[in-house]
Order: sequence, then structure tokens, then C-alpha cells
Amino acid sequence: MLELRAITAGYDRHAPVVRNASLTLAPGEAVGLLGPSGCGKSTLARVAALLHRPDSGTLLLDGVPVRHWRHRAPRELRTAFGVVFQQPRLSADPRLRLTDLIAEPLRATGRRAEIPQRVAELATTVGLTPDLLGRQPHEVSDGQLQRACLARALVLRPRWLVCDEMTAMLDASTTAALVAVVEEYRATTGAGLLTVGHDRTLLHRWCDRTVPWEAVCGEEPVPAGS
Ligand SMILES: Nc1ncnc2c1ncn2[C@@H]1O[C@H](COP(=O)(O)OP(=O)(O)OP(=O)(O)O)[C@@H](O)[C@H]1O
Repeated sequence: MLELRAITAGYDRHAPVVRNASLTLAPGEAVGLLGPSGCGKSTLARVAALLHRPDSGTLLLDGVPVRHWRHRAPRELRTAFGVVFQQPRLSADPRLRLTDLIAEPLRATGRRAEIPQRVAELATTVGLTPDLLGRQPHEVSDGQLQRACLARALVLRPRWLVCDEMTAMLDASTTAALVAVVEEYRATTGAGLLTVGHDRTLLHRWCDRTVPWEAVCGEEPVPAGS
């Protein structure tokens, strides 16, 4: 269970972009968070994936409150999440070949021995041929790079996937291919999914439940002591 309770977060404590947001995902559930550009969806998704510390509120993972975010979060919590962002070029080290990009989380967690097999498996899963694996990000298309970023997100077999506008920059056939990869992964592992976007049709088709931003950001918090 992934529970966000009364989360307030942003980039300036005096002007949070997310106010009092609450959202619960059951294990294995696919939830689509739908909202207009700039409302704070990505910020909330980053809080959920332990990448952005909220100003207030509680995140519970299987009933246990999370106390630390980013590099301070315990490894077993950090690696419970696989995250794919909207713009693959901003989330990929431009010096790495795609094969090393996919292997990055295994290297960072001391699991080098698994690299050859996992990279080969995932390259097939996401549809990357061996010649593409040897190229750097500037030598591939956005869609090919996003395929590698999705493979990187899956490489540690996370229990939760957070897709932040994963397909916003992609054409219809690449979108369908990447959604199919996520769904195949979820079907075989039981992983949950939080996907963020503004494409209502896609989210309705993809997810068990679609939640509009207004329903997530509820009433203002009740002041303490009242
Ligand atoms: N690193 C940052 N520093 C300061 N402000 C930021 C930062 N990132 C986002 N913001 C601001 O926070 C607000 C919410 O941004 P966020 O990316 O969470 O929205 P979003 O709903 O995901 O938008 P989009 O659909 O356009 O990606 C915006 O006004 C944005 O300008």
C-alpha cells in the first residue's frame, strides 16, 4: 500500500505548489493522476517516489511512515520505486551508452554480476536492438532513449512504478509499446503504478482508476489545536 496523506510540497516553503494532497494506491493497482500543466502533479509524483521531500504530510509505504527522502532514504525503500520521467534527455547521463544507462541501478547497488543478463532481457522487452545499446543518447531518438529509461526503471524489479508523463513526447506506436511493457511487467510482478498525465483517454484506457487533481488536493488542512 502506498499512501500519501495531506502532503504539502514545493520549492519555496512560503508558496507550496502541492497543498494538502492525499492519494492511496492499493498493491498492484494502476492509478492515473490527471491534471492540467503546472498544477503540481510531477511534484507530487516525485514525493511519492521518495525523490522530493514534502514540507508536511505523511507518506506511508505498507503502513510504515517514510522518514527520509532522496539519498537519505534507505536503499530498500529507494529501490522499491522505478521512475520514468517525461523528458528522457534530462534524466539520462549523456556520456553513457544505453547499455550502461540501463545497468546504472545494478552498478549503484553492487549487483554487477546480474548486468549482462538483465540488460539483455530488458533490451528485448523494451525493443532495443544490440546496435542501439552501444550508442550514446545523442545518437538515438527520443523514443529509443525513453525505451532505455523504462528499462532502467525496471532493472531492479521495483514494487512501484511512477511514470511522470512518460509518453508525452512520443508518437502513438511508441506510446502503445511502452504502455504494453509496463502492463506486462505489472501482470508478471504485481507491481503498482502511479502514472501522471493530462491525456484523459490514455489514462482511462491504461489505469484501473483515474483521479483528477482536484480530488487529490482536498480541503485546506485544519489548523493545529482547532
Ligand atoms: N525545481 C523547481 N523549482 C521551482 N519551481 C518549480 C520547480 N519544478 C516545478 N516548479 C513549479 O512548480 C509548479 C508545479 O510544477 P509540476 O512540474 O509539479 O507541475 P505539473 O502538473 O507536473 O506540470 P506539467 O504537466 O506541465 O509537467 C509549477 O508552477 C512549476 O513552475
